[in-house]
Amino acid sequence: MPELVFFSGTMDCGKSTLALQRIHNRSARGLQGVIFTRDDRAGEGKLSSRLGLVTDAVEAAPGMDLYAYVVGRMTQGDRVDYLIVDEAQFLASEQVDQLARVVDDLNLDVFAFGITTDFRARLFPGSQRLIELADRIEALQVEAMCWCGARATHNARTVGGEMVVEGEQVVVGDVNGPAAEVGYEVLCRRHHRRRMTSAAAHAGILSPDVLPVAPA
Ligand SMILES: Nc1ncnc2c1ncn2[C@@H]1O[C@H](COP(=O)(O)OP(=O)(O)O)[C@@H](O)[C@H]1O
Ligand SMILES: Cc1cn([C@H]2C[C@H](O)[C@@H](COP(=O)(O)O)O2)c(=O)[nH]c1=O
Repeated sequence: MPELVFFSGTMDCGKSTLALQRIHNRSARGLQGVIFTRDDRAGEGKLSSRLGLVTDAVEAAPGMDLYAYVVGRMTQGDRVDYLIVDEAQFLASEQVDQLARVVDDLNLDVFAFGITTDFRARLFPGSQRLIELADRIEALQVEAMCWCGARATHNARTVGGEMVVEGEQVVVGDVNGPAAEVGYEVLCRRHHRRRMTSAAAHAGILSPDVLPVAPA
C-alpha cells in the first residue's frame, strides 16, 4: 500500500541527506520521482544537504496545487513513481491534503521531510497537517544533540547571538551561522525553555527558572 510518510525532526538531523539517499537508491533501480522543496538554503528549486550533495527540485510555491502538478506531469507522459517533499514544514495545510490525495488517488508513495516545530516550539502549519494525515511519522535515527549532550528536540533562533522567542515564523537560515545575523541552534527542551544556548551556557548565564523557588 502506498503511504504518506513524514520524516520529522529538528534542524540539522539529516532529513535532506536521507531524502537524497532515498532518491539515489530509487534512481539506481530505475524509479523516477517528483522532487519538491520549498525555500531551501541553496536557493529556489534546490534540495541540498549539509554533507554537500544537492539536486534539482520543483519549488512548491505558495498556492501551487501539488496534486494537479503531478497529474499534469503524468498526463504529458512523464514517469512518476514516488514523491519526495523537503522543507515540508513550509507547505500550506491544503498542500499537504493534496499530497494525501496523491497517495490515495494516484497510488504513489509520498515521503515528506521537515522540522516539526518553529523557534517558539509551535507546530508549522505543514507539519501540523502532516501529523494529522500521515500514515507514518518517522523520527530520524541520527539525532541532533544539544550542547549539554542530551538529544536535541527543539530549534532555537538567535539574532545577534541572543535567543529570541518573537518574530516571523519563517526566516530561512542555518545552524552555526554568523552570530551577527539570524541563526539557529538545536537544543533539548530543558535548555530551550531556559533559553540557554551554547553561547549563554558558556557565558555562565543562569535562567531565572533554574531553581523553581517562589519569591519570598
Ligand atoms: N562535516 C561533516 N561530517 C560528517 N557529517 C556531517 C558533516 N556536516 C554535516 N554532517 C551531518 O549532516 C547532518 C545534517 O544533514 P542535513 O541533511 O543537512 O540536515 P537537515 O536536512 O535535517 O537539516 C548533521 O546532523 C550531520 O550528521
Ligand atoms: C526553527 C525555524 C527554522 N526555520 C527555517 C530555517 C531553515 O531555513 C529551515 C530548516 O531547514 P533544515 O534543513 O531543517 O535545517 O527552516 C524557520 O523559518 N523558522 C523557524 O522557526
